[in-house]
Amino acid sequence: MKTLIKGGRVLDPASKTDAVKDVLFEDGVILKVAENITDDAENVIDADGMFVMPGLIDLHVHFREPGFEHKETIRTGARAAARGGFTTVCAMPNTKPAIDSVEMVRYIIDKAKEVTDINVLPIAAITAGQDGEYITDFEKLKENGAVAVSEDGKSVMNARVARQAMRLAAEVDIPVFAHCEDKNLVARGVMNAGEKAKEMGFYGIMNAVEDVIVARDILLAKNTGARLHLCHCSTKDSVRMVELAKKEGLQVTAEVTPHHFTLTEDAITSDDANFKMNPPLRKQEDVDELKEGLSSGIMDCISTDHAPHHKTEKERSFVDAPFGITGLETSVALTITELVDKGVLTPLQMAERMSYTPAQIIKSDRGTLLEGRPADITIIDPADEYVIDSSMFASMGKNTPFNGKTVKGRVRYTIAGGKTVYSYRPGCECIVDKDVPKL
Ligand SMILES: NC(=O)N[C@@H](CC(=O)O)C(=O)O
Ligand SMILES: [Zn+2]
Ligand SMILES: [Zn+2]
Repeated sequence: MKTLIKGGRVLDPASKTDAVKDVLFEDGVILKVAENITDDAENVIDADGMFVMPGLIDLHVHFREPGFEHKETIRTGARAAARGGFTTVCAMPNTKPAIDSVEMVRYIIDKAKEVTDINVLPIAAITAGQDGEYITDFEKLKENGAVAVSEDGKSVMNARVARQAMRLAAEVDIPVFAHCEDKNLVARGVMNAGEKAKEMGFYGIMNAVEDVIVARDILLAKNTGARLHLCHCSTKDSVRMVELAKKEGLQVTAEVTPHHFTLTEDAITSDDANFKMNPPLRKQEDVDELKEGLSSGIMDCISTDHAPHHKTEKERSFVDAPFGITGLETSVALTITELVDKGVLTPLQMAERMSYTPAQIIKSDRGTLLEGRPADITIIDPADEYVIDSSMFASMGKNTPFNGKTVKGRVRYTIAGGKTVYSYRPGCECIVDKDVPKL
């Protein structure tokens, strides 16, 4: 069956396309992108006034399966991804057990194939059980489908182990996704260190907690030739160090989350754990630098760090609740509201930061609308204004600081491998699961 997307603003960084065009696809493959395509198509989507982008790619999500299915499953996480416009997500290994073996990598891949049409790609642990000691078999993990290795949730604190891991990762050319947090320096901190933390009566997390590991890991990447991707950068000095690393020609990339470019610590006005995440919300000067970095391209991509937790866990006090917020279903709107509408990113740069560049980082052939590539397409209405309602989330995690926020930018269609996995029109929202039989 042929599908024709008519008259949308096609944004394809690979070909530097930003123009009103039509997109034709069939059998999960893009056939043609051109003006006024006249081919007969069984299915026509009117995309007038919409952004038509390569399917969004999120390099950093937590789907909690196996082990924490009360927070999220691969199935519910994939539904949230579809609703958020994502056709590919990379799942972090901090599950129980951790994704530290070929069996577990296969488990994620097989389970994802069973429950969703979007691509759920596993990231494997750097060390067995994420215990920081015994390095996993990167070659086998990569052969079996792991797209990166990461200890996300914590840093590999032993520099000797971290260096050895980067050396081995360089050897098999798998990227290292680094969560940068000095365990000793963070102590018992729960929010950004400073006046605000004092006022709230909470222990603080200094910028240095992140910065010292960013510095160490960049130096270790230089030492080993590893491809290093810095997760959820939150400080101004992280941006400066990434800039320096790039100037030196190192293979260093970095991501920023929507919450870190949208909010500062000042958003925390009560003991509400929906504002508790790692790294914490920082100061305006950090946010400004992160935005500047996204605009210039020093910061390569936007990742959500989708970290769902159960309602009862997030109802605890700021001190006791777990770190993390959900992100898949608010990322597009926050990016349009905070970056595109404010002139920080052009729509084409948005497609670059949310799809094309993430694809490059994991060496995927997706992230583009070039002819012959998989028909992963996201259609967004950039003008639709609405209020975020977390009760509508497909994710099991309703833990967001953005509930009730007025935003602009709504996902209208998510098409993965030629199949519409999500569609929206006023009054009618539809997520199509893999295993729902056709009526
Ligand atoms: N970001 C968070 O606050 N939490 C993440 C772990 C992580 O990304 O470091 C989680 O798994 O809940
Ligand atoms: Zn992390
Ligand atoms: Zn994470």
